[in-house]
Amino acid sequence: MSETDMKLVVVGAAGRMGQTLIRIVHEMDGVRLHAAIGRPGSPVIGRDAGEIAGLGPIGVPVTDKPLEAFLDAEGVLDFTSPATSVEFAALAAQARIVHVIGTTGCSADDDAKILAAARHARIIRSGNMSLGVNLLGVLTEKAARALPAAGWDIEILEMHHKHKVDAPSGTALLLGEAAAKGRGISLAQHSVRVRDGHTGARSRGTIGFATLRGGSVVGEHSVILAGEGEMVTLSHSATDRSIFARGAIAAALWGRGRKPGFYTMLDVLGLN
Ligand SMILES: NC(=O)C1=CN([C@@H]2O[C@H](COP(=O)(O)OP(=O)(O)OC[C@H]3O[C@@H](n4cnc5c(N)ncnc54)[C@H](OP(=O)(O)O)[C@@H]3O)[C@@H](O)[C@H]2O)C=CC1
Ligand SMILES: O=C(O)C1=N[C@H](C(=O)O)C[C@H](O)C1
Repeated sequence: MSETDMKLVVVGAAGRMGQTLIRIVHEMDGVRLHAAIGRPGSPVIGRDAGEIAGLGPIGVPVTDKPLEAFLDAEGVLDFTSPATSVEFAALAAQARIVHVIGTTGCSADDDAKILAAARHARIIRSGNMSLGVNLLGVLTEKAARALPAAGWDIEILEMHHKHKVDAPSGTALLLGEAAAKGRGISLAQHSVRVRDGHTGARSRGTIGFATLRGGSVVGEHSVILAGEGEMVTLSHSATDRSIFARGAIAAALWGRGRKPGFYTMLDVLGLN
């Protein structure tokens, strides 16, 4: 451990991503686990964060006092729920620290509140923190620009584990936004998120989404560009949650010393 290590708080410590983050922060140079936060009333409060994450004791008890932890920290890694991330964004703004948000499924109202918190906090947010997916987003934008809507239909397919609560995934929406940007259209006005029954033929220029859920799948995403007699498929497979954790930590380190504002992984990775 060094004096210059960035002091990070992992919120949602008991979750799938929370446990992964605790393990990766513990093993990475340049960062230190300052605190771990659990949901008030959760049985993990008071337990050692390392034990919860399968590391053995590391001397950091899980607490339910986020503001106390944030005021003495430099960054927060947050993969929780929309309401919790909105609440923590306001606390990160109060503490003037870096807030890395991986939580998906936020409403437009949640988005507005997170953006407001970025007046004082340094917020870095993405539906997917991995390098591979962010590169896929760039490739999707290029492909959508190159292949005209008149002959090429865009469909986005995703599959995740059976516990996932939001759909389409944050990544699918990120890829949809990239495709819409390449086409110069608004995703909100052109997306087809559900098909059922007699839907009629596909409308030209729409971007379709299909969602699969099951088992322990970490994250599978494909962007399919379907033309007459040919098809281009761009895809990404996540096999280990550590890719999201490493990306989130890289984002926190990137945000250290930056001005308050709202950033994405494209800024962090220099892909913007
Ligand atoms: N952007 C990215 O790269 C990625 C994003 N995600 C997203 O991250 C989010 C979490 O995913 P995952 O880890 O699988 O989900 P989990 O349900 O496993 O974890 C969420 C955790 O947050 C905790 N939590 C909820 N409210 C609070 C609170 N007020 N204070 C402290 N902790 C709280 C929950 O506690 P409890 O269990 O007690 O309710 C739970 O432990 C999802 O939105 C998912 O889509 C996931 C992977 C990558
Ligand atoms: O809930 C998950 O697990 C994941 N969520 C993110 C999403 O909604 O895209 C990122 C990743 O695919 C895993």
